[in-house]
Amino acid sequence: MAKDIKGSPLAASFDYELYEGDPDHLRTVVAAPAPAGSYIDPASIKLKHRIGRGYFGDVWSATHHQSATDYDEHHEVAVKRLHPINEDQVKAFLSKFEELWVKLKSKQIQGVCWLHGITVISGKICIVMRSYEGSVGDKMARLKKGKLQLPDVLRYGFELAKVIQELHSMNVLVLNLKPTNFLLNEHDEVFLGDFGIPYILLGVQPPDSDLALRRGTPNYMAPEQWEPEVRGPITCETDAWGFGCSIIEMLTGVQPWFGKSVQDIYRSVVINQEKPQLPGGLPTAIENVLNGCFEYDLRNRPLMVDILQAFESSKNAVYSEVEGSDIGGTLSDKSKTCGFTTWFLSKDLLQVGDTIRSRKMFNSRNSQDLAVLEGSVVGLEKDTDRDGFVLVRVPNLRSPLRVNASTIERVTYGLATGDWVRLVNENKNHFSVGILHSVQRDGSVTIGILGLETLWTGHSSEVEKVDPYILGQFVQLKSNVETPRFEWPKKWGGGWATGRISQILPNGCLVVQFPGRLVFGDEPNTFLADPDEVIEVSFDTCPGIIKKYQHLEDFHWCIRPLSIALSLLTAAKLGVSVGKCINAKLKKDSKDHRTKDGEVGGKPAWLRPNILFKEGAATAR
Ligand SMILES: Nc1ncnc2c1ncn2[C@@H]1O[C@H](COP(=O)(O)OP(=O)(O)OP(=O)(O)O)[C@@H](O)[C@H]1O
Repeated sequence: MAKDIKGSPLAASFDYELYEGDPDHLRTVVAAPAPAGSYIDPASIKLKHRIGRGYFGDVWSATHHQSATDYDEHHEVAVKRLHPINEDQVKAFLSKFEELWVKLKSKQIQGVCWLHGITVISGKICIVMRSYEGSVGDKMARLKKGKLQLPDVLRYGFELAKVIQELHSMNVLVLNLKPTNFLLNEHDEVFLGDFGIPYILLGVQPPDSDLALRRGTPNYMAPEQWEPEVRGPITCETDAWGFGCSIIEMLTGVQPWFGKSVQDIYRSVVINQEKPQLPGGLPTAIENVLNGCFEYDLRNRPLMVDILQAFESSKNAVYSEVEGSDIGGTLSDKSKTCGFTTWFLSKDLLQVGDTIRSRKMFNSRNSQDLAVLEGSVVGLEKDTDRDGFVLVRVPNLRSPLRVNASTIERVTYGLATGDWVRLVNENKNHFSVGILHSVQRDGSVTIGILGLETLWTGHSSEVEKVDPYILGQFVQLKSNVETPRFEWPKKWGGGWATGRISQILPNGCLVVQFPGRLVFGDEPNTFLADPDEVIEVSFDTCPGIIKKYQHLEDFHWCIRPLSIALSLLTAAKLGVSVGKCINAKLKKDSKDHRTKDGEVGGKPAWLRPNILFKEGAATAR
């Protein structure tokens, strides 16, 4: 997969280019769409010069000419001209943009870059927006060390988190959070630019294969954003990663993964599961929430509302900078309960009347200390804190139990978050087994499914529970799978190898290691697997002693040479002891049967070798 990722040079954002085309004869390649609120006549836009260039296109300074019988005006605007997309997809893009535009205008969200509309110039989609003073990225570039003061970062962070949360509540994801997309007006107020473009582009096939990866800007991309249909889904928590990266950059003046190629960033973030480093000395709430933003499993990351809370509570915090200090990862790891972060647990707060069961460890079948199969919440000590205690009534127990809320989970229509489910009506476009991300009390569910870039949404009646896969489980390809979806290694003697699940991605995609294979050098030994294509292998399911032994070989590649060595040793030892026994027996017999003059059994013990040989040969014949 990594080999498909190609670098793409990112030009400096301060490029200056004059528009050379004839603005009066702009070509519109698609038939103008049905008049829609957001569509602007391309003839009314005059591009002047380019002011920036990014992953999704370039930004131009332009004028927008508007006239009617009683007015004739020219406005200064900024135009984001996107890279070309396939002609047949332009219409789809325009209508998706129109949807977004209507949503934004109806909600009148403050804090997003003001959009005038959209048009198509020379075959390229152009988003026409208000012209701002510049971006946070520009401001940082002007500063000596390239970094902002904590109060500014906290103020920008708070304002941005507020607007991103509003967009999330409308099911709009940003997916391209970074300082150059945070625009500033003349009063140093921050506005979110470029929102929604990567989200609208999801599923749109670009003509250039290099553009296939433009689901964000590599330095700011969450692990699932690189291959959403394989390692996804992309959710609101994907923006938490980009937000965290932007805050770090504003604080340190250094872009995350600075100086690394796209390929190297992919390896660091996706394969090696590394996290950007936080600077030391931050207010605790900010440090905690930023650590949470870099959880590999998106379900363990905070929501924008958590981020907002942390920034609000730290508004007046004092920053004691500790250069080069590294606290990355430690806090969030400590704050985990059985593999779940507090951010995960706070996404679903219990209510009186909820049906519950003991929470299993993350990706495991084991419950924590107490196994309550079913109970109902009859009282809450604190309803806002996942660390609080709740009173649970359990069948056959007279008094309610007092349990920690983090050790139990809500069950609605027989389903709980994290359950493995199958869609009852199979869909040809994607696979049908996945992991439940949420089940609401009204029965609506969201599911992460391999092959889907975003969450599947539906009703609990459309899904059924299936056996879960767990970490450490051995799996094999099903016998009817001839060409697996992902590469699957073979054993030495042919036949598919058996592997062990080392990680389960939020869409149910399995990361499988093959400890039974001996690999050399850089040869990969970890592969992805579609949960629908594999079955569990265990000693219980292996029929017969030979199959059981073969399964033993899956545990480590050295089992086979070791068992061969052992059997040779045993055989050799057996041979020696059998030899010794025979010798001893022969000696004993010879003693018993020895007669006078050295005769054995009536034969002379000193027969010449050639005579013995002849006898042996005669016997053999
Ligand atoms: N509406 C605007 N008004 C004024 N300047 C803008 C506006 N939008 C963008 N810019 C300028 O253009 C620069 C580059 O913006 P652009 O969005 O093209 O770059 P990027 O964010 O690096 O890339 P991309 O968003 O394509 O990934 C910004 O840093 C800012 O200086």
